[in-house]
Amino acid sequence: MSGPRPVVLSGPSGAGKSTLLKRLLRDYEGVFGFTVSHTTRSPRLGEEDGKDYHFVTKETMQQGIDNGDFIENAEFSGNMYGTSTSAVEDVQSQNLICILDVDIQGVKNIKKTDLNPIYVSIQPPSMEILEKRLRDRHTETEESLQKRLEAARIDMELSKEPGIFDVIIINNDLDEAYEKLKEVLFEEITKVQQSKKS
Ligand SMILES: Nc1ncnc2c1ncn2[C@@H]1O[C@H](COP(=O)(O)OP(=O)(O)OP(=O)(O)O)[C@@H](O)[C@H]1O
Ligand SMILES: Nc1nc2c(ncn2[C@@H]2O[C@H](COP(=O)(O)O)[C@@H](O)[C@H]2O)c(=O)[nH]1
Repeated sequence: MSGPRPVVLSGPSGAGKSTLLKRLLRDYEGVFGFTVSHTTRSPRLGEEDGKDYHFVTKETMQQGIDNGDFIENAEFSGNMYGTSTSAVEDVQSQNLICILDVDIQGVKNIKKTDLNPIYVSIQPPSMEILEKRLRDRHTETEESLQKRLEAARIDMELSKEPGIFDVIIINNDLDEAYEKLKEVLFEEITKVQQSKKS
């Protein structure tokens, strides 16, 4: 049996990607594995190094990029982010569905690789709701919030490009968005569950 297809979750900052993927990881233990990205941004309250991200300096990140350690990398809102080959291999070697949480540049760069994931865009119902979610999350300064909103406008425009995503989910009601996401991933989830039984 070939391994399950990875899943790329993208969409504007604050749309609800982490909330949805954390639910998947909680509800489907032993089915999904999160690819822990590298970033140069500072950890938020409660974030753990090696679990949420590998928090690194710009120098370390640049060295990794120069060494060819990343399948994709991008600058987002003044910080560097990237998915390492080893993060993907770690998950795939356990025959789990690899979930990647990347911005739109990451999506475009992953399309140049042979990863062959299912591309899912999580979109907010409106810019106003997105802004409220980001403000209520209390993770941003006014300056970084404005940068994220600007990136969100670009993301929302680019995501309309035909063929870029396999599915676009509007995350208005969280439970409904989660049900839709599970439907989209049903075939891959079943594949992993069956392989665990045999
Ligand atoms: N459907 C929803 N209704 C109301 N609030 C939501 C919904 N989905 C997510 N949220 C809240 O919105 C905020 C942003 O969600 P989350 O952190 O999951 O977004 P994200 O897309 O992962 O953002 P980032 O890309 O910055 O990591 C969180 O505080 C989360 O609890
Ligand atoms: N291209 C990549 N984008 C990534 C990666 N990891 C996260 N992200 C995206 O960055 C923004 C901001 O994330 P935050 O945790 O600072 O809020 C968000 O859109 C993520 O999807 C990555 O490895 N590569």
